[in-house]
Amino acid sequence: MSNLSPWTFLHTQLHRTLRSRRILPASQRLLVAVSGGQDSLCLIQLLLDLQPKWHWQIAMVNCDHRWRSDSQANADYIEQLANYWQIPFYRETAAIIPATEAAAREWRYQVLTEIAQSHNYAYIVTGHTKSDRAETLLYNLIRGSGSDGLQALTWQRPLDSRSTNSITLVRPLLDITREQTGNFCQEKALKIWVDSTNDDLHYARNRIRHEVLPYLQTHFNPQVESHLAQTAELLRSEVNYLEEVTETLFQQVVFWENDSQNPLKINRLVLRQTHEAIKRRVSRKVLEKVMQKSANFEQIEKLTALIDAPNRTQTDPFPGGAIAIVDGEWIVFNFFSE
Ligand SMILES: Nc1ncnc2c1ncn2[C@@H]1O[C@H](COP(=O)(O)OP(=O)(O)OP(=O)(O)O)[C@@H](O)[C@H]1O
Repeated sequence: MSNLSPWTFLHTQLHRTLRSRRILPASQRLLVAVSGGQDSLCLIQLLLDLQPKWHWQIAMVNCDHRWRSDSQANADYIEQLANYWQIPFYRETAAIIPATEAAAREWRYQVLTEIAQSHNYAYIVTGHTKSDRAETLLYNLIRGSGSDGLQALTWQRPLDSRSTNSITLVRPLLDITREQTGNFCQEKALKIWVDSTNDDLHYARNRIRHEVLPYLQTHFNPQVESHLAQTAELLRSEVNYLEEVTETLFQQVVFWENDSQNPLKINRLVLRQTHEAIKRRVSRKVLEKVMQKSANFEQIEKLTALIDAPNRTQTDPFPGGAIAIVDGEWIVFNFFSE
């Protein structure tokens, strides 16, 4: 293992991805999230090797959820690597062990964002791969997620957009498979910290990784991982386009002063001329405003049905107490306390 490692195909691939996608501009301060697994170790080594070309200032961060008895030793190991590479290292240990995977993730992103904010890093970089993308797409498909969930893991997304110093989460390895990161670490003699929970089949994600995808590869298509990741990529641009159209229409048809004298109203005559997919998206956006949380399939269908319904048709109360009523060319929301 050395500070800079010899150039490989993965270096070229990442360099090209960064040039064409412009997701990690030159000379920026990068906070690289390192778990000690093969993906994030491959990521940090590649970024360090590319650093002389891009002039970034690179730091590493590890979040210890305290889920495993060796988690502290894991964090110590990553700290040793950071010392060896002579780059800044941040570590945070959970005060209370998070009860679920979702709670662990939420805590982790909160910690990452806080560290990035207080130390002035504009980019948080993670080692999500093409394989993670394929698994996430399958997982979300099974859970009944619409196309928004199937675009699964985007190249970048804003974290904490409320803050003035906005921080972007970047996933530069989405073109690279787990097999490639594993081979890379082996070639570079990078010692991987094996996460024993990755093999625990109680977690749905692990079952998809260890059983469903290998089954699909063997019996349906050896390229299934790449095909699923490509589908996610295509859906990403389609979803972006649909969202742009929805946003423009939303501004034209939805009127809301956010006070009790002027209830939210939607011009259904304009909406009638648009495609079913956009009607649903506008309805979903309206309901998210009205209910202050995500809308489910039935709620979106109920509101969308009012676009063509007879005058005075109304819905049952939505969570939060609002009822939507057809009033001529308008759909009007009346708020009643539950
Ligand atoms: N404990 C950790 N400390 C720092 N970074 C981490 C940690 N766990 C995961 N990461 C970062 O997140 C990436 C994805 O890891 P993993 O697939 O285990 O997380 P996940 O919870 O499934 O992902 P998501 O962030 O999409 O919820 C890693 O490559 C690494 O960059």
